[in-house]
Amino acid sequence: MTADAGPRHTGTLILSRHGQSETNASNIFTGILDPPLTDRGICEARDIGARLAALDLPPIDHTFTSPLQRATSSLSHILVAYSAASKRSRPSPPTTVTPELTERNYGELNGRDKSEVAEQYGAEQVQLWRRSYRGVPPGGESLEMTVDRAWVYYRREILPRLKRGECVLIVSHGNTLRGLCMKLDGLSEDEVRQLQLGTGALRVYRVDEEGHIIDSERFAENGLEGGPQ
Ligand SMILES: O=C(O)[C@@H](CO)OP(=O)(O)O
Repeated sequence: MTADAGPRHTGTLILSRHGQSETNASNIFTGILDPPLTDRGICEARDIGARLAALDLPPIDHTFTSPLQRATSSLSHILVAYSAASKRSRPSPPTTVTPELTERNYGELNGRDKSEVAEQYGAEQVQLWRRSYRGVPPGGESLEMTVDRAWVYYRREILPRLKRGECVLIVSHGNTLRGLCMKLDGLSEDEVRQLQLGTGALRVYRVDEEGHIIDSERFAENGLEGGPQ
């Protein structure tokens, strides 16, 4: 046996975007609005739960989500499907609901039709607000502002758990998760422009005892909202 076995896997971080919401389905900027899941969104969340049960992962110790119902409701469906598909029965893990993991505030765009906004401001400007790191939609948050709060929270509340060896599930939102993935994967501002996480997207990171990422797996990344729209 070699002396250097490489970094030791300690914690497991699972990131999932919520299932499709009613405004996702209607091509409306959702941001801080609080629509329910569609039937399709419920199916996407159940699929995540079943997939998690099929993966060779440690039991989930703790879950984190945002206060918006598309996230909390997705988490409930994920856990029910996960428990139903798991070979061993496990108690449901505790959940922390925190505003730091809520979706980016789209400001004046919240609730507006994406195509109408593109007609008003031009497709290029709107794409910059939606996908660039620093673009600030009128009255809203840039990706940079969104990830600032989410990353501080991650480092303070979630990373210590991973270093202790816990398996943590975060159910959050498209842009909040893009920001977290940018930090976790060390993406540049140009690279994060290309990153789009569809509804029901799932990533699993293995973390070493110092909190560094060892590797990751990606599933259903280009779900319903995977393409440009
Ligand atoms: O409407 C939103 O809040 C987000 C996610 O659906 O939209 P976008 O795809 O522009 O990030």
